[in-house]
Amino acid sequence: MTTDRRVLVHPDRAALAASVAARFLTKVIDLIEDEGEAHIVLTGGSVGIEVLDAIAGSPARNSIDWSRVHVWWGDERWLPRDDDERNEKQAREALLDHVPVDEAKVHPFPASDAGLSLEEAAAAYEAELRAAAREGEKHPVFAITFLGVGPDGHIASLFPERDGPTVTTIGVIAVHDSPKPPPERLSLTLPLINTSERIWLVLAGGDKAPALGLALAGASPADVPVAGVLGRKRTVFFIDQAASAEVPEALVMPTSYWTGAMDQKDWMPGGS
Ligand SMILES: O=C(O)[C@H](O)[C@@H](O)[C@H](O)[C@H](O)COP(=O)(O)O
Repeated sequence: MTTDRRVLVHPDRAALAASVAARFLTKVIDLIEDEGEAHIVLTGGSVGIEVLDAIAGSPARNSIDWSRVHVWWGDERWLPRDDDERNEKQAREALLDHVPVDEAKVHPFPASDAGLSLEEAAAAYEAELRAAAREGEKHPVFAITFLGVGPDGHIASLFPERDGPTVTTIGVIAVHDSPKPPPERLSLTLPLINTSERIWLVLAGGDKAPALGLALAGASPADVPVAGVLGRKRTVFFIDQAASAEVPEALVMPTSYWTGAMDQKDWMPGGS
């Protein structure tokens, strides 16, 4: 088992999304076979949704027993339930409406028209996590957590120069000052995100290269929140060529991986 971070470079966004989708389907089939279920955390953002589109478009999507998949979100925009900009709505349109998930195992954040304050909504989600946890635990074991990354290095709704990235005492926070609209959001905190067994970051575009380079070079999570991300078993950055401009060579996995010439176990000691 290794907790170091790996970078997989793909020619473009489409190849990135297809590669992550294929890996996701394979991994979730194994997880359900081995553990009977899988708790997955989805992300908002264009690349995260493109990955869900690619999963939905895969002929292998029906190889998963979706009734055993629990779906959570890493963050949510504080908008009415049916707003097109909600991460939940975009995830449902891209994937969840096209596969037989058990709705009781789909856990969206509360919406702004649910009658709760932002703080009450954060507390409610923390309670929902606790209710889904094993005896004595505070939250489920997240098998795979997806994260998009912003040009400023934000992940979920944890932004530089805001309090979010340094919150360590709770798992879910209310955000009132997001520089990315809308300003009000809900987010998991880094300590909770980092309880994930696997964290798969999906980012594309040259505008992400500086933040990614800083994060991999050891920047502070307060300055570059993605620098604070570390899964318990795996942390993999799935990126396109444009986002790789400032990635240390030693962290880039051989391109032969994404041409399929390498078996997964060859590039990730102990598999993924
Ligand atoms: O609610 C959100 O906006 C996301 O959760 C956010 O963290 C997103 O993942 C990044 O901003 C990357 O977005 P792109 O993939 O569109 O660059």
